Amino acid sequence: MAPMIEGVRIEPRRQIVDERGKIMHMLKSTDDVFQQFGEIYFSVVNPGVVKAWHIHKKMVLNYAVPFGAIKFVLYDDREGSPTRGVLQEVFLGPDSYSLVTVPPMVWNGFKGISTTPAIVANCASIPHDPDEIMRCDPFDNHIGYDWALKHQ
Ligand SMILES: Cc1cn([C@H]2C[C@H](O)[C@@H](COP(=O)(O)OP(=O)(O)O[C@H]3O[C@H](C)C(=O)[C@H](O)[C@H]3O)O2)c(=O)[nH]c1=O
Repeated sequence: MAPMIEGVRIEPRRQIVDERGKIMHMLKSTDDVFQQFGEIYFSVVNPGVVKAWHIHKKMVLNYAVPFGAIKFVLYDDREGSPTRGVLQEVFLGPDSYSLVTVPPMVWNGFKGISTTPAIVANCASIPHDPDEIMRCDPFDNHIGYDWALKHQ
């Protein structure tokens, strides 16, 4: 099994399909992972684009990808964390439809891997605040992750 970063939760979510379309569940106030409501926003990522790296000092992220597909990558550099140094890759989209909950202070970012733009929904625990986000360059940083497609 792929390594899991302490505090990160990945939970499959239901899709209820009928001939008219479908319902895609995301987050309920009664879910275990729910903490509090801050804001919902949608980040659209174009094919092949990397949106990384960032860390939230306070916000808990709740991500789901209802359209398109992404590779979501997380890196734990938290002092004292039992999974410090672990890197985790998660593929998200309607074909592997899940809610991913990310605690504060975990580096994360994503790459659009579908042929259409992908929509990343974030039901965040606090409203967007640029002062609680730290960023670093996707390709030049201490994490050393290679975002390139590998034809294995
Ligand atoms: C989220 C947000 C962004 N912005 C501005 C700040 C930048 O000038 C521009 C793009 O924001 P950013 O570079 O942060 O976008 P993404 O890389 O798509 O990341 C955003 O969406 C992913 C999913 C995250 O979880 C991030 O926390 C969130 O910042 O919109 C605002 O003015 N208000 C907002 O609520």
